[in-house]
Amino acid sequence: MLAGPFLIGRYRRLAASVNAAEREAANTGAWMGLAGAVAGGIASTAVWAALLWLLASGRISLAAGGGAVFALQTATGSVRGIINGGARLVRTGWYVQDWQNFLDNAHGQALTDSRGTAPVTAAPERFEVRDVAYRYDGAPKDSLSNVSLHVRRGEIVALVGENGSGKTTLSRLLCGLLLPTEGDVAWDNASTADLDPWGSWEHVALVPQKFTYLPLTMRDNITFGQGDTSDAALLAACEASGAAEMLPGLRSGLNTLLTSEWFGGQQLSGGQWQRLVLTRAFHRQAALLVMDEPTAALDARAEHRIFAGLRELAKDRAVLLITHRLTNVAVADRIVVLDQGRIVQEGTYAQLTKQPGLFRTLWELQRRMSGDTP
Ligand SMILES: Nc1ncnc2c1ncn2[C@@H]1O[C@H](COP(=O)(O)OP(=O)(O)OP(=O)(O)O)[C@@H](O)[C@H]1O
Repeated sequence: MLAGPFLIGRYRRLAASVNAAEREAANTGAWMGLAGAVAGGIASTAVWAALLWLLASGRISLAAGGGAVFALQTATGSVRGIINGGARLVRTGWYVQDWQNFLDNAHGQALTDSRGTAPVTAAPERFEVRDVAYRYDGAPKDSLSNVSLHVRRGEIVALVGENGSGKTTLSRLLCGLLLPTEGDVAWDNASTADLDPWGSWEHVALVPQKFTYLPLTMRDNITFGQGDTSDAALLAACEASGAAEMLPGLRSGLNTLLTSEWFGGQQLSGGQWQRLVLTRAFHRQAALLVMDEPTAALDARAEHRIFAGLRELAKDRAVLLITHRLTNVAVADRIVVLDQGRIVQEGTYAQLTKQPGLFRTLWELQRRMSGDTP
């Protein structure tokens, strides 16, 4: 089945259930209205009959009867007003409750871990994860167990492993985006739990696996959250990422708006966006550079440029590289292999390609697929 008919079918099913719920609510409302009207009618008839009987039997005077009619009409209007007001209040209460639920949910998305306030006064030299375990909220099991790893400035550490083995989670812990459930993450011996998170993140540049497309100019997209900067620094970062090659094709160079929905804007391809995201990370002079699948959308030449330039970038940065392309990790000083949330191997490329283990198994598979081995 094609996606169009599938979505229309799904929409029809949902619309039918919404319609059924609305019909039921309208029915219930109509029956309740009818019951109220009947009860109200019986009560009014009884009151008016009683009044007439009192008048007819001379138990009350005509003046008192007129006063009673006036009082009844006023009271009926007031009671109707009170009932309608009450119903409106209940309906508004439901909306307010929905809004409150939305706000509570939004609040739940914010940083909820208890965080410290200690400032990070100098760019850290060493980033370390010590015996950590991590379990996501509501998850049935730990995503990481007993993991220890360190990376210092000037060093490239590669993190490899199969899907779901915990690489991204570990990188988030190292950046201080998450705090461990057990164990500690330390930047120069200061625990990330004690550090002011916003101050810490100034020292981190992250190339995430999934990146956001910002409908801003190329310049703003690169310097996003980094303040004003010189064109020379911007262009150097563009050179390192390969984004410089895109500039001649952009109508207003760095000032081109990167969305085709607005006048004068231009849209980038997936790989061009990835170059831009790399530029943003390279441009930030951060002590820790984390790259999570940084070349997944790049062509071969662009990918080669990134890995060939990585050593230069790592001169003054600690680099954590996550990738599934195992030949690329030859550039790393150390390779850490994760399997189901645990470190199962650690070593250099030369060591891991020789010794039996998960790394060599995956590496051989990739080589076979690319026709490097018979
Ligand atoms: N936000 C989350 N909430 C709950 N569980 C999560 C969340 N993110 C990841 N996980 C779980 O944690 C485990 C590790 O996920 P992680 O994204 O760290 O793996 P990965 O090695 O980076 O995978 P991949 O190679 O596919 O990117 C997985 O079992 C995943 O289901």
